[in-house]
Amino acid sequence: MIEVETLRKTYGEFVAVRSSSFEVDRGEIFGVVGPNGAGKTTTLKMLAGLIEPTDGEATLAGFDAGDPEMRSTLGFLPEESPLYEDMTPLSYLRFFADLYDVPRDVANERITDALDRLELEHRERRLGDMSKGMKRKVAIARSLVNDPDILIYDEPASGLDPLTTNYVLEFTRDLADQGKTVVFSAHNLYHVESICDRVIIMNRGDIVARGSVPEIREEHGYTEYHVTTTVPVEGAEVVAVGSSESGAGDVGDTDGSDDEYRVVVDTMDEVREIREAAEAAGGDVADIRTKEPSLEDIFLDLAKRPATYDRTVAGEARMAENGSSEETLEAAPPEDSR
Ligand SMILES: Nc1ncnc2c1ncn2[C@@H]1O[C@H](COP(=O)(O)OP(=O)(O)OP(=O)(O)O)[C@@H](O)[C@H]1O
Repeated sequence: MIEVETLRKTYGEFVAVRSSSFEVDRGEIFGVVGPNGAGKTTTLKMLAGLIEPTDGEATLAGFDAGDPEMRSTLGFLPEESPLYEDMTPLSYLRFFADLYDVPRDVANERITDALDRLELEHRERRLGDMSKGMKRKVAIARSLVNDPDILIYDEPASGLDPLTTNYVLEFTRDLADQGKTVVFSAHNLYHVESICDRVIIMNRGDIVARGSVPEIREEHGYTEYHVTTTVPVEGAEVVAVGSSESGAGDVGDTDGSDDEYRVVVDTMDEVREIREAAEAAGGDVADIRTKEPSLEDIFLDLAKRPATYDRTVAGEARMAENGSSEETLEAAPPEDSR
């Protein structure tokens, strides 16, 4: 449905998106994740045809991004969507339906349906008097007036309370279940993890990880084993204290016989060693739990890694000549150099 091939955007010397390639299937929710300045909005805007790529190409439903025909199949929700404050949701949405030449009766049905599903109340209230969550719902409804096949949502739940956020995310999931293709960016990784089929993680203009969350976890993550023992073993902390003391502390803080101890290790071999050590000390392993890293854990880990390229065009060229990034990394401008 969406094909992106070596898409690149530079602003003068600054490389905002280096060279992104990915595909999005029909009916998929595709997340674009990354820290501030990673290049998410730039990527989404290039897909929506709102900014011209410096190089590479993106096609949506067979149309080049930016092709006027493509716009009829697209719903774009910008990160910030100022609305006409004096209009009501109904007049505002009808206005946009007119821009898309949607017949009045079809538009009315579509608008009512979207607002019902979004549970928007006070449809005759001035937009300027509405809460942030209500306004966001109206902006989402606006992205649907032309019944697009593809939705590009930049931070759809940004700044919303948890209840409204949940609502917006579930609504987005419903849209994908109805066959719409959704590309969305988000900061809150729990949300990405809960609704996206696949994601790309961007950092400093580069895609640093891609796939479904389990795939990313397998490639970039690690599994931790939390092993609880009935006797102290090397590296353990007290986690449950028997009659003699209360509260957690280092081994040796307590002499209670009902105490439990926890060690966190990365491999099954280490788990085996702990079992042997516990048994040798006259105790046993009481419990073993595996802990998968969340997307947030992996994201933080990836985001901490230094860039593998200089974020300036000149720096990239120097790297290509030298085959090294070491000396040029320092030259990258700060993230907020907008
Ligand atoms: N018009 C512009 N001129 C110069 N630099 C720009 C311009 N637009 C974006 N940038 C820079 O490109 C980089 C990527 O910006 P972008 O808005 O895509 O990041 P983002 O991942 O969406 O960040 P955020 O999460 O903060 O919205 C940033 O360093 C930004 O300062």
